[in-house]
Formats: sequence, C-alpha cells, structure tokens
Amino acid sequence: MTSYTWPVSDTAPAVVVDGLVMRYGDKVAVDELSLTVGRGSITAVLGPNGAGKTTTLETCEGYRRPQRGTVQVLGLDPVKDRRDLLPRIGVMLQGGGAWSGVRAMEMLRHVAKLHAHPLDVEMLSDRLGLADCGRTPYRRLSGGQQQRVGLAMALVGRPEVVFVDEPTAGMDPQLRRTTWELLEELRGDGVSVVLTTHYMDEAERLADHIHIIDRGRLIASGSPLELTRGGSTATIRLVVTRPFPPGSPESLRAALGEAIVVTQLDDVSLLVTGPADASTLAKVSRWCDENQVLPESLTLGVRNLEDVFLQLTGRELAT
Ligand SMILES: Nc1ncnc2c1ncn2[C@@H]1O[C@H](COP(=O)(O)OP(=O)(O)OP(=O)(O)O)[C@@H](O)[C@H]1O
Repeated sequence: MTSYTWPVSDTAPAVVVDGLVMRYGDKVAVDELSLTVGRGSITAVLGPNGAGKTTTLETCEGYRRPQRGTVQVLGLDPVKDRRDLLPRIGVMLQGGGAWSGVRAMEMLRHVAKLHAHPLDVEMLSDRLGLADCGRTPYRRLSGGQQQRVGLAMALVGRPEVVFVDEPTAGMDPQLRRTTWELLEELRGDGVSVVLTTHYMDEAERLADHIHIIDRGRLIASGSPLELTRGGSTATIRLVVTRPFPPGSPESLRAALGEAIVVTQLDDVSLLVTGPADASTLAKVSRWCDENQVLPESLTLGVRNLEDVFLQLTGRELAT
C-alpha cells in the first residue's frame, strides 16, 4: 500500500488465545478455545451464526475479560495492558461503532493524526467510496456507509493488528472486492489481520489461515488448502425429486465402499465425500436406478470449506 513495514524485532504472535471460556448466564458462548494468529497474515475465524466469533474477538480487543483461560495480543494482556495495546490495534466492531454527530472525514483525519504511520486518508475514503458522504454526520449515514466508515477507522492508523468483525456483511460485490484488496495490501505492509466471517468464499479467497469454530469450540485449523485438500478428495451432491427411502445413506455407502462418507443434508439431498471421481458418479447413478430414486441433480465438485464444515459437524455452514 505504501512503503512502510513494521519492524520485525517484536516476534510475539499477533494473538494467542488459550483455553478461553466465555458464558452469558448459563449459555456457553466460547468453550475452551485455543488458537494462535501469526504475524503479517490474514487469519479468518469462520463459523456459523452464534458460533462465538464476536465474543472471542471482543475478548481479544479488551472489551470483555476472559472468564477462564487467557488472551494475549502482541504479547500483551488486552485488559491489563489496554493503554499500551490500544495504539497498536485497529478494531472494526460488528455494526460499525458509533460516533453520533461527528462527520466521517473529520473523524477519520482525527484518528489518522493519532498514529505514527497512518494510511493516506483521501486514498482510503476514495477506495471505500466515502468521498461523497464525508461531510455527513455519522448518525445520518446509511448502515452500509457506517460500516465502511467503521472499516476505515480500523485501518487508517495502520495498526500492527487489525480486528474486523464480518467486514463485508451486506456489501455489494465491488465493495467486497475493494475491502479484500485493502486487507491484502495491509498484509503486504506486515499488518496482521484477524477477521470473522461466515462467508466461506471470503475465508477461502482471503485467509492464509482459517480457524473454524462451531458452538464455541475450535473444530479445525489450517490454510484453505490444508483444510480442503485430500488428494483425489471430491464431493458429489445428489438431490432427488422425492424424499429418500429410509436407510439410504447406509445403502449408498455400502454401494460405494469404505473410503466414502455419505452425509444426508435433508429429505432430498445427500453429500458424498471422499476419493470420488467419475466412476463414483456412475455408481451413484446406478444406485439411484436400483433404488427407484430419481435424481434432480447429480454434481461432482472439488471439496470446499462448506464440505469440510459439513463433514465435521453434520450441518451446513450457511444455516
Ligand atoms: N450479550 C449476550 N447475552 C446473551 N447471549 C449472548 C450475548 N452475546 C452473544 N450471546 C450468545 O452467545 C453465542 C455466541 O455469540 P457470538 O455473537 O459470539 O457469535 P458469532 O459467531 O459472532 O455469531 P454472529 O455471526 O451471529 O455474530 C450465541 O449463542 C449468542 O446468542
């Protein structure tokens, strides 16, 4: 983005979460969560609604105190060392944050001045399409504009670690791409980016490392490639015209062999995962014929994060 890069003398990981437990009353929102975020990378915390992503992020940002376990950001305690940490992190809260009557550009310029190596404010506001609404008081901006201002605020100081909660929720495709590019450029400058998302394509496209969480627990970690690879692993989606007869997943698995995993998604759709290829596709088609099941669609695709999540939890990420 510009020529500034962070000194590499401080080698503490960007974030270390160790055995974090967070509850709201009886509800366990984060359950013994441990994860590490390396420096100079984009890390996605991916999970469905209610998985505990925001609670985890807010604890890293120092807004919540760990009820059990520990959190460190740049080797510091986000609550006890808040004063030292704040100038070094950027935060975009879900829903944008609130600066009521202040004009967007005034606020952005003000935040930029507080930092030693800020991004160019005009460039940032142009890229995020804020030029037209820069003189509008924050509270009068639309929800989408407030979200973009929130993102600009988090990025403008070019902090060492940026936390962004669902940064592209509700953005149109072009702004989504711009946001992704901005985050990639920050990474190029050595900034560590931690983002939450429930968009699998966002995680897959953007992240160097993904932590998948579900019901407050870490269920998988790795690069997009590590998580989705498996040599010849592929998936076949079978959607049929009428509900499957009882015992269909077991019967189909028996027809396809041990290495294949069959997951029933709903009454009329099944997912076949494993070393699936065109011949597996032919076997599925034959099984349909033998069991008087009429396929509406039968597709072979490479394994993606959605499939990984489904395999681990038996549920779809999007639900
Ligand atoms: N202030 C609160 N009071 C009570 N329960 C809460 C509160 N905040 C979150 N929860 C619950 O804790 C769980 C985790 O919520 P959290 O917002 O951390 O998840 P999330 O993965 O960020 O979800 P989303 O993608 O919907 O924002 C959810 O079941 C949620 O309903």
